Amino acid sequence: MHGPLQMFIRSLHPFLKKTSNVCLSTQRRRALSNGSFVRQLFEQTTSTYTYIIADGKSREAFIIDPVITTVARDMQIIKQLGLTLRYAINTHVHADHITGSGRLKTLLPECRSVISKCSGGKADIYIEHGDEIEIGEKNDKNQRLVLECRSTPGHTNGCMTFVWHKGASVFTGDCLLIRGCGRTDFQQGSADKIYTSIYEHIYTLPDHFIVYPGHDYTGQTSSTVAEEKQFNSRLLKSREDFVKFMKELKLSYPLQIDKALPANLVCGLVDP
Ligand SMILES: N[C@@H](CCC(=O)N[C@@H](CSS)C(=O)NCC(=O)O)C(=O)O
Ligand SMILES: [Fe+2]
Repeated sequence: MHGPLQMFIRSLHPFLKKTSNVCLSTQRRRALSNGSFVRQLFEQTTSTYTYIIADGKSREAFIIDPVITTVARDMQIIKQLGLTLRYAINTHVHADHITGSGRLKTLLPECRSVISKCSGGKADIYIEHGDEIEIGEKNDKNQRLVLECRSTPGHTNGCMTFVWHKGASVFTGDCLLIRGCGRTDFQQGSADKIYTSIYEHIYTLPDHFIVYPGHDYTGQTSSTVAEEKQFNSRLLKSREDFVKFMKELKLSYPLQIDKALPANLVCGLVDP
């Protein structure tokens, strides 16, 4: 791409000059040109992001971190866009809201719930580091939409991050947040572990990959690996200073924690 359009894009993201080819990497353009897409959805009470990732050709889809109170909205989008929801994935056992994955499964019998093996949560499919979850045309491996599962403990022990390589996107749950990270003061949280998870399994992705977090409390929607490496002040600290900082964070407990944790251990299948 040359000319005024490129100059315009670069003027919006000056720091991306370093990584050139940035937002329009060839792979991502190809993935999106067959109609595949990510739809980011917001739940206002707990500032939670839900993602629908759909394969353009087969119209099969994943949903990541659905919330029980917004299942009706998500169902409407799935229906309107003619999608077949194959997997409802939770990045971890949430403490702040009840997952919508159990409710979605009762409404869409072809949908199976997914969570990490070591999360302690109940699901149809248990994943581990290195597993891949796929949707799309069964007869053509190259056309499949694949999410790589990366174990990124620290916020909880069972936290997973999902990488859509062809879409140059990473879904980080409550591990890496925009200019922040998940708290580490309950659910087997560990500041030391989250620091390792981010440096080894997220910051090692290409700079232009889009970071889609599990929450945002400041009105931001997405970031990139390059941006977070440059501007995430928590992670710019030494490991020792980061651990100290997280210990002193002293956030109040999520308002819904007492009902959310037990419900999410059984896929949210209780009345909200
Ligand atoms: N006030 C919210 C809870 C906010 C909170 O604790 N967020 C978590 C992710 S949800 S488990 C977190 O890790 N925050 C990190 C941060 O730095 O804010 C509520 O009551 O729901
Ligand atoms: Fe969380």
